[in-house]
Amino acid sequence: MDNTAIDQVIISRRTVKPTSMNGQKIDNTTVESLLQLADWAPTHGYTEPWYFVVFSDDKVKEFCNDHAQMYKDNTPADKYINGNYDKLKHQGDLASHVIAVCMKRGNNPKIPAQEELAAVSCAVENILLGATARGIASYWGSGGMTYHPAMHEYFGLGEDDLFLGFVYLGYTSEPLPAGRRIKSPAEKFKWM
Ligand SMILES: Cc1cc2nc3c(=O)[nH]c(=O)nc-3n(C[C@H](O)[C@H](O)[C@H](O)COP(=O)(O)O)c2cc1C
Repeated sequence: MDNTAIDQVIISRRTVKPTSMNGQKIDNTTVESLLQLADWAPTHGYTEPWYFVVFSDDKVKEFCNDHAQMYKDNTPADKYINGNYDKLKHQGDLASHVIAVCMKRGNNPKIPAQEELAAVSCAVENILLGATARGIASYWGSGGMTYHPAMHEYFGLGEDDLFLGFVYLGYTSEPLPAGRRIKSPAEKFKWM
């Protein structure tokens, strides 16, 4: 049992930027099955704090336009960069689906917010691994306006909720980037 099928999926998952995707569409039913995997993430107290907003087909373009416009509307003139606007506008051009990742805080105050964030991260990893197992490229990105209050508002999030970025899904025709880890295992794992 030293090298199971899931080990291979975990090890081979790689971040593939949307610019390296090829425009091929994923079936909505496949994306739905990834959401079902997300739903099996562990939580403390069955809070199930994930809230995923899925953009598919024309909605991907619409969202990217909105994201770029949000950047334009909320960036002071001296900080505004036209290239950033264009990048956001075209970020989804070669992706199939974009999933906005949100944490909706439950009404159980005994569960600390960091546990809710941890649970959503587990749910996202389930999506990324499920995608990898299906030959789908994925990217969890927190660029653009991710942490701006305007994005929070765009998704109708409450004061205690969090917006955690976007998962871009698609197919790629490029070889996967080589995986690398920088810190030595000894810095990250301590056996007592
Ligand atoms: C919460 C989170 C946010 C991320 N945001 C970005 C991002 O904004 N831009 C980016 O290039 N990569 C982003 N990444 C992807 C990481 O850079 C990527 O996982 C890392 O380079 C390791 O590569 P690998 O996933 O192929 O192992 C993010 C990853 C996580 C978990």
